[in-house]
Amino acid sequence: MRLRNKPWAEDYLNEHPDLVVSNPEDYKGRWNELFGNDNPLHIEVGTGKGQFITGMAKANPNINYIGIELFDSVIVIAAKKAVEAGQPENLRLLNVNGSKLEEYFAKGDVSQVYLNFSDPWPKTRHAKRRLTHANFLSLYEKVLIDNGEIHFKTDNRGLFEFSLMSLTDYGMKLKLVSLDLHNDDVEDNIMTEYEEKFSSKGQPIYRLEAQFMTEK
Ligand SMILES: C[S@@+](CC[C@H](N)C(=O)[O-])C[C@H]1O[C@@H](n2cnc3c(N)ncnc32)[C@H](O)[C@@H]1O
Repeated sequence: MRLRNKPWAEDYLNEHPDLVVSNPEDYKGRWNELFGNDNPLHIEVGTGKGQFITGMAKANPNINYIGIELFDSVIVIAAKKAVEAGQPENLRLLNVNGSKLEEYFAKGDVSQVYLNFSDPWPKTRHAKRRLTHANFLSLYEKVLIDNGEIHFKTDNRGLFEFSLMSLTDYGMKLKLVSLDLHNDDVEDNIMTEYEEKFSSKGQPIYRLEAQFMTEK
């Protein structure tokens, strides 16, 4: 199901089929054909206005990127940003629900998943909606390569603590944990729109990298 309920957004997205893929289910298991190469594919679930995914695509031409965003009114901003940035060939956008990843990606299609400033869903009864809940981790594992990774940034301490527990309970290996990304010695950090907003208010940014431990 596409959440395209704003005609102006739908029109813009339809005008850019080479950027916004309207039939992602057709590429399940063969995204390399769409990109025309066998480079690794990194996806961001909850791309928002697209600054991160466009910046990453420009900085890393040997990696393919797909930004996934639920709302057409938001992804249209990401699409405009990508066009203004010269529309990198290694970037595509999907206006779909990240909870349906399996419909669009086969096992091993994806090398890395980015989650940036995901909605925190602070109420306990909404915990299953958090993108680092075990149900979502199981979904990511189904589309990732063996020993694939999740890279996660947030300003929300509660969500970060929940995520540390959720990922380790799932059996993932934490490879990096930062409690203050912008004051750590990290190179090549590309900021998201939310990251700029929160860090400009002096809030620390939390970041982790975690790896699925695929048994052989
Ligand atoms: C708080 S915003 C952060 C946006 C961006 N990553 C940033 O850091 O600036 C979260 C975004 O995730 C999107 N989102 C939430 N749940 C999603 C899902 N299940 N599938 C796709 N996008 C989702 C929301 O629509 C929203 O645009």
